[in-house]
Amino acid sequence: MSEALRERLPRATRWVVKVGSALVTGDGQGVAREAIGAWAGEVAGLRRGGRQATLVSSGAVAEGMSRLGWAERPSALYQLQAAAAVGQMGVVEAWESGLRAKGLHTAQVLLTHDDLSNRRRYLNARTTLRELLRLGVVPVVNENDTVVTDEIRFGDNDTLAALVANLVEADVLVILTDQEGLYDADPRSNPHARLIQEASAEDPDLERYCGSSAGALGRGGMLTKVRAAARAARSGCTTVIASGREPDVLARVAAGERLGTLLYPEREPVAARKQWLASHLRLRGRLWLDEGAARVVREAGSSLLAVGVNRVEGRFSRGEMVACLDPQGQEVARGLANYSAKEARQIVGRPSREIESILGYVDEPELIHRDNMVITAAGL
Ligand SMILES: Nc1ncnc2c1ncn2[C@@H]1O[C@H](COP(=O)(O)OP(=O)(O)O)[C@@H](O)[C@H]1O
Ligand SMILES: N[C@@H](CCC(=O)OP(=O)(O)O)C(=O)O
Repeated sequence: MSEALRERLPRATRWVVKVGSALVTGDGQGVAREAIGAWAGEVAGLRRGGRQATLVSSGAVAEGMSRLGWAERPSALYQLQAAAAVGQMGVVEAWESGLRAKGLHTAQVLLTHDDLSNRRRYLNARTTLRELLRLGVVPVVNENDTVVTDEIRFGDNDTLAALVANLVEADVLVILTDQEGLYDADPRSNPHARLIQEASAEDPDLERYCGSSAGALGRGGMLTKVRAAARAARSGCTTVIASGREPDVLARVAAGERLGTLLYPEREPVAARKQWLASHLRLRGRLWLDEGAARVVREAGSSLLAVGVNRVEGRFSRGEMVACLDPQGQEVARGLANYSAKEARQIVGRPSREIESILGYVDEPELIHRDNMVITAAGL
């Protein structure tokens, strides 16, 4: 089982790589430019192998503290936010120069929890990230620490990385940290702790292995990594927790080498994601398809174009779930609409190239993209 799992990694195309604070800042000494340059080189290697890579980088608070000369992590939110605002500059600049040296463009993406729980913003964030990846840019994501308030904080970048993995539909999430992987006890306090090589991301025992503490600089510790793996697994993503100090760590993980801890999803990616879609969202409207559109959606799982829709019912916003009905009124599929009901009413029956002249803008050429659609008539 485990060999087969590792052997799948060379074929995985979409990667999210999360690098923790201690690594990014050389244990709080200041941005670890050399190490960041080396990970940038590895990301370039993934790209050369035809893969897409998104980075989630921590370190803003730690770097801000080091720049401001603070020895201890402050507890007041506004001080953490100030430190993050200072430190983010250094973190993102180091990634930018490291990636530029390898011929790659980068983009700073700062997200809040609100961006991913609000459906319209979720779709916008998703579309932008996917466009960056399509353009060959490496997004460098962090939490937008300066604007978040207590209630809406992701809290830690492991959770953020899992949400990003859900967002871009990653095949693999690599969490680089200062340990070789997940041990059956905290290796800082237990010298006999043994490395777990593979486990199901949904194995309930994993949380028991995690010590309560995080490092002095990070926030999450191992518990948030294990929970992130479970969250990523819900959209079919495999997580590897490994040491960022291991030479060529990404290349070796991508080659299928037995390195770190691999936490695998129980379900196949597509089924998992679609199940997530189907179970999470309430139906807000109905689209009546013509015969041809109903057939290609049902039989080929194609995206739904406005041209194949005759009528729009209900009130929905961009990103909300709508049902697609064939001319007999039978449900064919359901999915996330790229346009609101009001916009959809204006563009139905019209080819995608006319959307811009009708609405004055174009969000996506499809009314519902196939990735955001579950076929209900044929069953899953
Ligand atoms: N079972 C475990 N296996 C490995 N590390 C553990 C475990 N339980 C707790 N830890 C601790 O988690 C720390 C990593 O978490 P953290 O400091 O938040 O890292 P990062 O900054 O990379 O997110 C390790 O240094 C280790 O002390
Ligand atoms: N947004 C914060 C993230 C802190 C955090 O989660 O750190 P870590 O546990 O090291 O990944 C920062 O950049 O400092």
